[in-house]
Amino acid sequence: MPVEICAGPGVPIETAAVDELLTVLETASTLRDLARATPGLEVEPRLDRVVCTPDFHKGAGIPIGTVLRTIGAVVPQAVGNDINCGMRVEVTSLTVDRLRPHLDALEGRLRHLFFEGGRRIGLTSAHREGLLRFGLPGLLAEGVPAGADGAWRQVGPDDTTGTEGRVHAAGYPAASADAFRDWITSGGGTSYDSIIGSVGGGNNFAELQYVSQVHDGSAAYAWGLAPGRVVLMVHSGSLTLGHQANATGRDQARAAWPRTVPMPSNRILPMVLDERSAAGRDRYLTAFDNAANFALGNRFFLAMMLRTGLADVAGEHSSRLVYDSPHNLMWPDADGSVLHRKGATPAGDEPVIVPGSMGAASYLLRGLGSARALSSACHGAGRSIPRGATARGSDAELDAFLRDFRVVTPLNHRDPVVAGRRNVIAAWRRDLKQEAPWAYKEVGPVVDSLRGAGVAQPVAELRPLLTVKG
Ligand SMILES: Nc1nc2c(ncn2[C@@H]2O[C@H](COP(=O)(O)O)[C@@H](O)[C@H]2O)c(=O)[nH]1
Ligand SMILES: [Mn+2]
Repeated sequence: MPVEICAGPGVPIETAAVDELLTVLETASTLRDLARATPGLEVEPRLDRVVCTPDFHKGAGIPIGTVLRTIGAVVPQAVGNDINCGMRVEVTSLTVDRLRPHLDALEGRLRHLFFEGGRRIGLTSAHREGLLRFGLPGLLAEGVPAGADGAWRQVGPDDTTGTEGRVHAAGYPAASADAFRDWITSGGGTSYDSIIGSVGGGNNFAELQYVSQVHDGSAAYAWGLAPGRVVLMVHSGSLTLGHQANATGRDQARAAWPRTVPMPSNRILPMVLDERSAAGRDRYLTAFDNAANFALGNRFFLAMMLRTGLADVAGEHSSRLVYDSPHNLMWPDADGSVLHRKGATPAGDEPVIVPGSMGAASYLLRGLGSARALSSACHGAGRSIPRGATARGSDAELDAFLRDFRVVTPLNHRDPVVAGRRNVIAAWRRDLKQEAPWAYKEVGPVVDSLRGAGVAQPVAELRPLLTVKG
C-alpha cells in the first residue's frame, strides 16, 4: 500500500511516529480478517493509501498528521476524539499600530470574557438543536436571541449570509441530535451556555495576530489581507461532545466485531460498511456529525469573543471570515472510499491554515489540490518534543518568552497575590512549557515542504500579538 511522508530538509521526523505508523498499517490485515468473516460484502474493505504531512508526530495510537484512505470501512480512531477540531481565521479592519497601545487592557478584558463568565452566550433549545443538526446555518436560522448580550452582539450580516467558499463546510446535516438531548434541553428556555465558547485545553488557542508579510499579493487581496492588519485565529474542536461520539463509535465497532476475528493488537477497530451493522454505525455517524457541527459553532463563538474584546478596548471595527477548516474529520464518498484526516487539513483549491506556536509565525497558504498528497496539508508545525518531556525546558527560556509575548490564561500571573503562591505558579509554568515555542517544529521548513511538494503556496505570514490558552 502506498505511504508517502511529505517533509523536506529541516523537518524532523521522530522514529517513534514512524513506528506508530507501522502499527497503524497492521489494520490492512485486520480488514482482510474482517472481510473473510463478513459474508456478502459488496466492496472488499481495505486500506487504500496513506499520506503523512510535515507536522507528522507521535499520537496516541495513530500519528498526528496522518491521512488515511480506506475502501469499504470507517476507522473512528483515524479521526480521534476531538472530532472536527479545526482552525478559523478572520481579518479585522484594525491595524497592529492602532491595537498595540490597548494590549494591556485587552489582556484583562479577554481573561474576563474567556475565563471569568464574561462570554454570556444565550442559547435556546432550538439554537442548540439547530446547531447540532445543521451546523452554522442551523444555529443562525434561529436568529440572534431577543435582548442578546455578550458574544452574540458581534454577529453581523456578513456572518449569516454569503460565507460560502469561506468555510470548508458550514454544516454536516444529521438526521437527529438525540445523542445530545441532555445538552439541548439543559437550559430550559434561553440560558447562558456553559460549554460553548470554551477554548479547551492543550494546544487549543484563540490568538490575535497581524499580517507581517505578504507572499502572494493577489490571493492576499482577495482574502482581505494587507500588511499590518490584525487577524483572529481560533483553534478548537468539539470538546466533550466529540469524546462522547467517539466512545459511541468504539462501542458500536466492538458490538459488530465478529467472534472469529481476534481483537487487533494495535487496538484500532475499523467498522466494515456492511448491512448487518448499519444501524449501530449510523448511530455513531449521526453523533459524529452532531459533534462536528458543535465544533463549528464553538469556533464561531470563540471568534465573536475575540471580537468583543477588541471592540471593548479599541472601539468599533469590522471582522470578516477568511476561512474555517477542519483537521480531524472523515469524508465518506459515494464510491465506498472514506478519507480520514487526523491532524491534517484539506488543501484543495482553498485557504490552508498552518499555525506555528504562540511564539512563532503562522501561515496562510493556498491549497493546490495535490493528488499525491490526497489534497491534504499539515495543520500546524507539529510537536517536536513530547508533552511529558517539555517540563525539562529551561526556566530562563520561559521567562524570556513571557517578556516578549502575551499569554492570557485563567490564572493572572502578573497579579502579585497569585505570583506569591509558589506551588500554583510552578504548576502554571509547567503547563505553559508544554506549549512553549521550543516544543514545536520550526514552521519555516514545514511551510517550505508544502511549497516544495506542490501541496500549497504561501499567501501571508502572521505574527502573534496575544494568545488565549485554556
Ligand atoms: N499560533 C499558534 N499555534 C499554535 C499554538 N499552540 C499550538 N500551535 C500550533 O497548532 C498546531 C495544532 O495542533 P493540534 O494537534 O493540537 O491540532 C500545532 O501543531 C502547533 O504548530 C498557539 O498557541 N499559537
Ligand atoms: Mn486541533
